[in-house]
Amino acid sequence: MINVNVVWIKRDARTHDHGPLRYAAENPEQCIVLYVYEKDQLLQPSLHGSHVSCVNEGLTDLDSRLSVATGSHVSCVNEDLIDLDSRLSVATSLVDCYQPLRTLTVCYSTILQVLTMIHTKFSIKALLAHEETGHYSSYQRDRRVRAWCKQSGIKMMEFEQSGVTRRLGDRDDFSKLLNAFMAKPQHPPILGDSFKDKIIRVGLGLPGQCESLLCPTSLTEIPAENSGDRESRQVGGETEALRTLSGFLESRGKNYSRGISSPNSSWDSCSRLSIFLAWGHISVRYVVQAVRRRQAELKALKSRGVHIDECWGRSLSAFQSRLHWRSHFMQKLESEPLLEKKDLCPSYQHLRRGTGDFNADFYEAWKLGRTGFPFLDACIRCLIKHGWLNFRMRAMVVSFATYNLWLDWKKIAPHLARLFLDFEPGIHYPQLQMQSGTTGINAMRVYNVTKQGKDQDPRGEFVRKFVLELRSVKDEFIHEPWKMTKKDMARCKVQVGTPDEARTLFGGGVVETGDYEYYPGPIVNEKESAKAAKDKVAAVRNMTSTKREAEVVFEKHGSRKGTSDYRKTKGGGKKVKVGVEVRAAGAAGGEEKAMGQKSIIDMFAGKGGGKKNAREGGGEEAVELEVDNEGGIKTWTCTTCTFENTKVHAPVCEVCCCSRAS
Ligand SMILES: Cc1cc2nc3c(=O)[nH]c(=O)nc-3n(C[C@H](O)[C@H](O)[C@H](O)COP(=O)(O)OP(=O)(O)OC[C@H]3O[C@@H](n4cnc5c(N)ncnc54)[C@H](O)[C@@H]3O)c2cc1C
Repeated sequence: MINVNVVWIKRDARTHDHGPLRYAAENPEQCIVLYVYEKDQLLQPSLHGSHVSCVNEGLTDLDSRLSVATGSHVSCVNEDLIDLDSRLSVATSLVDCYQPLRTLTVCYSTILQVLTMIHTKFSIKALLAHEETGHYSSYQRDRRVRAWCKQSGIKMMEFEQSGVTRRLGDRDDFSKLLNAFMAKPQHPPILGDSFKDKIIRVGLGLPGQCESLLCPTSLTEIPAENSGDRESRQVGGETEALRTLSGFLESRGKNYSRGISSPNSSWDSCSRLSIFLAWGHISVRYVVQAVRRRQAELKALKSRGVHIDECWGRSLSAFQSRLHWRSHFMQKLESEPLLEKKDLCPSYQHLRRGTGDFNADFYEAWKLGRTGFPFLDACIRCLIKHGWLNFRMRAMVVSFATYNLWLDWKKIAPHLARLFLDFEPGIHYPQLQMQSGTTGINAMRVYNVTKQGKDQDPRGEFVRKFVLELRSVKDEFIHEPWKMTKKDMARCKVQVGTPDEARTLFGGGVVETGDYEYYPGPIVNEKESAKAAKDKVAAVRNMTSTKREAEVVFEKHGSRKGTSDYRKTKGGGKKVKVGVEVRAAGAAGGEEKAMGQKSIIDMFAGKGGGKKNAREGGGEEAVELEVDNEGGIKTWTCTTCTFENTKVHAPVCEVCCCSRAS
């Protein structure tokens, strides 16, 4: 039987700085470059057709790079493409993703079924992949793959790519390790000629094997309403990634620092690299090292007397710190794989989850950008159309949902994930929790959307671009159209709704406005709703037990940099006992017994505790998980705190200890 290495492509379709491909290229065995549309992973509610299309673009680019002659793609690195808007068109017009594949082996199945079949036809010597910090389900899948490899005598090699450290006990050494990773030489790029003869494409016969990539609408796991594409979005793929980076470092990046806050200027001033980083079309180390080279180049030019705009220095260091944040946030999910499902600080677990807390009408209005707050609605509609928004506005969108509308972050998470073309679980969930105030270690951030609108979009350009109903409203009312008199409304032919009409609309009704445009009135009183929410969050925050829990969270997840957000309450790793107070905070019905004296460190790190990471070797490893016939994990959702429990026979919820029957 022929020995082969299998390179398993996940979020890493690229030829630069690719450890698994490089390893395969340097070893004598032939190689299968495999991508699987994984039926179990496609079930994630966070998935959107635009994600699949973007992945397809990355795979198409990789397929072509691996099959063409050496160096033919390199020229694009030097192209200066500043006009980002011109490239924001739906990919299919630019990239034909549905041509027969030349180098990649692609299947629509589960990874284990595919690997098992490959192993019957060939002898797999090594399975090569990148480490992934993804959803809990991908973490479980990776464990199953590792177990299968071990059982089958196959070497599994996982390469670092995002600067997170596995088995990191606390944050003390995080930055040191991250800096060392970023400074390491990259894996040399894979050039078609040197590698393509080594690649074998398995003949038909693998489970669900496809001749070409699959259109998202043909993946039946994705509900039809989520399988479409965005009207106009960035195109994925390594070629685009390298161009975008080049354009940013050559020109756009100069304005980064002063341009990131407004949704108008951030469009060009931000790097716009997030989609490529998220889907692995470029590596974060590649970007970090390119920035360092550019900094050195600018410094050298300056020392030779060339005038260099001083914005460059500030902008490139601000950009570098964002790249550092990327790994910082991803490390949180790496160290705490359940962060997608439960609040980092357990005291907040019951907040926004009481009876009557979830208002479905508010959720619908927020989801569609029909809240009656123009700037907020414009942000949501921008996401619906383009799949991208700058950081400040994303934070505001979450703050409005979780404070003003008092919606649970877990309820809004899947919709936002689908809207973000750059959906990255390791940034998404920690950010959602941070913006909704449930981490215990971050300052409470409540954005006033009307003020943000006036500050960041003073002339209402952004609002008019996305809330077309308001395009003829005067500047003075653009962020507060409800302040218009009847006369003002008549002048611009816009009718702004009343609360009664808003209720009609919630019921699916229509408001007759004749030849007037209709725009809803504000669905909540902005100031009052924010105040009520802040009071509720502050009440939990001020409890002694919450503060103690926050120390534990800080120990494991807090940045060691001296920012004001992170309270330096490091408690020397002491175990903190929690009991009655936490139960009272949770108002979970007074069953104090099961929570008992369990230590929070035990709860977070699992039975192993100490320096072990929950992903690897900690308590999570010790838990026996039950799986259903499809290989999915059986779970039950707690009706009190909504935590998805994986211990199927446990009589009480793992987090709030409420009885399963209640
Ligand atoms: C609730 C919420 C959810 C978010 N979800 C995601 C997500 O799923 N995927 C994602 O890539 N970003 C996410 N972000 C972070 C940020 O908004 C985006 O990274 C940024 O807007 C992407 O645009 P850019 O590449 O032009 O960013 P730039 O400002 O040019 O930054 C460069 C890179 O640094 C990283 N970065 C920037 N800001 C942050 C941050 N605050 N935290 C962590 N990393 C950062 C990203 O990888 C980004 O691509 C989220 C922010 C919030 C508030």
